[in-house]
Amino acid sequence: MKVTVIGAGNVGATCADVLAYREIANEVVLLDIKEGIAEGKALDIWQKAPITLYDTRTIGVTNDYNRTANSDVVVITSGMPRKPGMSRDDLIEVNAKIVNSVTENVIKHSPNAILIVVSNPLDVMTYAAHVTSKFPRTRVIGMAGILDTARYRAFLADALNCSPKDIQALLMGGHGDTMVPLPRYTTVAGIPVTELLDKETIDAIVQRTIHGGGELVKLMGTSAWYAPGAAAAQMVEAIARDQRRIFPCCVKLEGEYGIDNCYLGVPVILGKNGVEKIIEVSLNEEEKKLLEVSRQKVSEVMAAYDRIVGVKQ
Ligand SMILES: NC(=O)c1ccc[n+]([C@@H]2O[C@H](COP(=O)([O-])OP(=O)(O)OC[C@H]3O[C@@H](n4cnc5c(N)ncnc54)[C@H](O)[C@@H]3O)[C@@H](O)[C@H]2O)c1
Ligand SMILES: O=C(O)C[C@H](O)C(=O)O
Repeated sequence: MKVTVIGAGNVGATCADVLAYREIANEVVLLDIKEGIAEGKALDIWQKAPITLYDTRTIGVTNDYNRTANSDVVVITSGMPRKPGMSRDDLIEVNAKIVNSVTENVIKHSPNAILIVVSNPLDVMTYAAHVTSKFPRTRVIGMAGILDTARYRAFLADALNCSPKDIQALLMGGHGDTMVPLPRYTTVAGIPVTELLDKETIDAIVQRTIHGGGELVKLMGTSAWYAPGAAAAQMVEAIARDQRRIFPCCVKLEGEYGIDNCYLGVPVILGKNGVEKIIEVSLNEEEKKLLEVSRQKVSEVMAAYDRIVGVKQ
């Protein structure tokens, strides 16, 4: 298993580190446009191998796509992170150019790879990578749902003073203020969360989850990386080990949930072929309305992308 991580910044380097120490890949190539940064971080991760004990080779390169050839999975983290006061959508212009040029280079050298997109605005950057690569939709997958669900689960574990390991949850929709956490599909060791927490507490946790990325941007002046990097690595692991795990991931919807031609987070089975199946759960009227609001928002940003890159409608 060969994995390339594009972008050796905070998220990319964290992802490469998790891929290495969990031995998810035999070889991880870290690529960045900035001279030396990927080489340095890859060397640093490799020098940790004798301490934390792993065999994964990590190789860093400056924009040399030859070294990425025949990757099985490519994680795209290149792009600007937001600063306090910005929304993820404010990154569209700068990151669309980066994601498109990176995708063109990646597919030339790894035409059979599965692409995992991390750059923001996530849903629309997944669209950008899909349109640019012309890969089947099962091989272009956006990472956001695992992260957003992890935040939701962590906040619930705090409120319940229990292990986050016992919390299972589902969250759908776009990666932004319109995401749709689903308390009706949230359980704690099999117990519906609605049996354990009152509505007011759950509502407050849902709101904190929705604004979870912004909370960290405000604290750090840039966006998060430990949980995002680990979340992307977890997707790679499901593919590399053909685990058929069920995660919320961003994919192009073609009629599922009554939605066509929009990139949204939905539960999928992830395995060796990428998206093995999109799972359609039943939603009540309120949940359907929230998902529709999310669809409208992502579609608006997709249209903005089309205008920026001149895609014919
Ligand atoms: N989907 C999510 O849930 C999620 C979570 C966290 C961050 N993000 C997004 O991921 C992206 C990266 O975040 P970060 O914190 O790692 O930022 P960062 O600034 O630490 O790293 C980005 C890296 O990309 C590199 N880069 C820029 N253009 C490039 C190109 N053309 N080719 C190769 N490398 C290039 C930069 O040199 C930099 O090292 C941002 O867009 C951020 O918003 C998404
Ligand atoms: O919030 C951001 O800008 C980064 C990322 O999308 C996150 O949710 O942490």
